[in-house]
Amino acid sequence: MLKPLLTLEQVGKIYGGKVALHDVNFAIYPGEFIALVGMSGGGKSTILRLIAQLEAPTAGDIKFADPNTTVRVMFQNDRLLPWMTNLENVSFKSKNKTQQQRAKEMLSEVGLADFADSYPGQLSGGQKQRLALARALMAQPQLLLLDEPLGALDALTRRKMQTFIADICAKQHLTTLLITHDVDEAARMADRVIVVKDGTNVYEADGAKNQDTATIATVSERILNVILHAPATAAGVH
Ligand SMILES: Nc1ncnc2c1ncn2[C@@H]1O[C@H](COP(=O)(O)OP(=O)(O)OP(=O)(O)O)[C@@H](O)[C@H]1O
Repeated sequence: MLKPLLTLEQVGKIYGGKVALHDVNFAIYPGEFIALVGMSGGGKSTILRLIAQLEAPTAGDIKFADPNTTVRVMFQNDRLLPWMTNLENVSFKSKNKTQQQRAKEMLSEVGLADFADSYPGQLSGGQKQRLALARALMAQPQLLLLDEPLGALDALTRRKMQTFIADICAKQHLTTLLITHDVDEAARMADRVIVVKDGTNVYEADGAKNQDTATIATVSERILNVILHAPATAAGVH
């Protein structure tokens, strides 16, 4: 059996006496696309911040098989630098020839080769998110964390970007964790969907990546039912 890239064991997080997470247990395997889904305030973003090591857990362990695993986060707010060209946003103005070449390749990969010398302010919302993706991919991460990356997009662009991101991650065999409150998005993009409710993981199911619309709808409906009706104490129930 494949070794997990990352394992969360009995992970908890308390903020000033308030329990944000408790008893979070799951593993992420190399090459998987996982979606964490659930209602607002359930703890999804906190899990992401702990995995990204932006914060430390107050209980339990987050174990990487390789402590040198490169992790990158792409946020909803694209965090692009408006005074740098699109290419510079990806290369971080590196003078290194290999890095410059790679930045160009990443821009091509996300379909923005013709926009290298223009600025983020001249891009549409979907294009900005593609640029942010190129920047995240530049570091050749082994784990890509996506924190509601498509939340600010209109419905049509969002749908296109779902396929776009899922395809790039699959092509690069990139292990990916997506945070979303959009159940359809989770089902559509992920190999595996984990429901987070009241601070813990209560359920997981196969996603419906690359499947037909009817299957995506069936999977979404089942997950939605769990989000609405699962008892929050059912940690790890499958
Ligand atoms: N820095 C913080 N200080 C205090 N409480 C926090 C902090 N960050 C998160 N929380 C609390 O932890 C709980 C989980 O929040 P979190 O942002 O992880 O949920 P979420 O599922 O990502 O929600 P959303 O979808 O709205 O982003 C919430 O009750 C929130 O108020």
